[in-house]
Amino acid sequence: MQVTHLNLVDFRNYRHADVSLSAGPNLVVGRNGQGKTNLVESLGYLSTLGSHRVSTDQALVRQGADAAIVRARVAHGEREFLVEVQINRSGPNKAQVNRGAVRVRDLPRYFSSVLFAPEDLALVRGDPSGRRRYLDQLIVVRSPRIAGVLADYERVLKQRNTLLKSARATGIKGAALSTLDVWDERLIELGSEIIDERARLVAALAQPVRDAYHSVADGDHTPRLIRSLSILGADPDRADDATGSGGDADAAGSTVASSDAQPAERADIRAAFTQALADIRRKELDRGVTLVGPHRDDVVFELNGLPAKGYASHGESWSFALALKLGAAELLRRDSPSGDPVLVLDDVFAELDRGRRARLAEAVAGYQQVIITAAVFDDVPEALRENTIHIRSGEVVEATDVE
Ligand SMILES: Nc1ncnc2c1ncn2[C@@H]1O[C@H](COP(=O)(O)OP(=O)(O)OP(=O)(O)O)[C@@H](O)[C@H]1O
Repeated sequence: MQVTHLNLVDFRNYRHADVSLSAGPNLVVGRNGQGKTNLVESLGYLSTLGSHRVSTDQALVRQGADAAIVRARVAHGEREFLVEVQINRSGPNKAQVNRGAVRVRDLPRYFSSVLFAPEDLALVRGDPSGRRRYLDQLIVVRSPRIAGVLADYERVLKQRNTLLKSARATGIKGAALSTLDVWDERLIELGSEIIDERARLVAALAQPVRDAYHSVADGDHTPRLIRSLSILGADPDRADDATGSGGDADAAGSTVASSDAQPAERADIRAAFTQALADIRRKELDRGVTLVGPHRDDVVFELNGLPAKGYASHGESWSFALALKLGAAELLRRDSPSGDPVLVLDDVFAELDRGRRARLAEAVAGYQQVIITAAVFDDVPEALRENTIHIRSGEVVEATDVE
């Protein structure tokens, strides 16, 4: 797929911008702080309904404005869609496709992109919550129905935690005990589906991530993705989770269930989950929080037998994070009927040496559309500079206007 035209109104530092984009590579260039990342962030928002930089929408609306609009003309082969979101400072956001109202959450069906940015280093070096988000977002893009399962799990988790908390205060017996059993059943049902979906995704990602790593990095290091499941006894004491929805542990030091020992069938996952909840009930009642389930899981990224987190060099971590995104793009491209996702590389080239720049340019050459941002034109290999868009102070300007 391809974005042929992007129109921004009051988005970040853009009062109004109209940008024509080509098939193949597009380079967005401008000095620091001019609005290059803002521009690609708007495309990321259309496909994920979120920003890769901030967790709430407020910062996306231009200071002093009440609403931002991101409008993109998207071509899937012969078909064209005008996809639009209005991000409101107060009140719910609104969405349109071909000028007709649609539910905001349906927008990603019309536009898919994979964005890699420096912030993605946190996938390798940061907390498990970022890695869970990476997996879950990809699962939802591939099977939109799972968004409902994830939302239901969060809801059940919250309610179960509320019950555990009140039981801690007053003791649990009678009706409260049977209510807990009901929540357990729902937690196991929904949680097993999430664990199963993540397992399938991790298996599907293994080869594309390996290939992507080898295409951008030197040497013969082999990256691996290993799931760490709390229901298999990854020590729940390794992190405290006051809210119940986080549970960020240090994966490098945690118990990692080897992939061979993990339950393969949904029924086996359910059985393991049921057993884990039974084993840990006393502890959960003491702590007033749910200690096992997919909200406490992790996926450990390993390089040559060592966890990347805590062991990999800066360059290796970068290559791993990039490989995770390129691998995700490759997976989407394989099974999407509407063509390749738009690949966005934000500020990547400045970090790479000449050899890696050339290898990355080669690795992305086959994508229907790639959008690259860079502060320095010469950092980007020539093959990716065909269509260059110059940005200055939140405006698209002619090359001659750039001092
Ligand atoms: N909501 C907003 N309203 C107005 N201006 C904003 C808003 N959000 C961000 N900005 C401005 O946008 C600018 C940053 O833009 P952006 O992050 O796209 O820079 P960039 O061109 O990618 O720079 P770099 O090369 O340093 O990464 C900053 O000057 C910031 O103050």
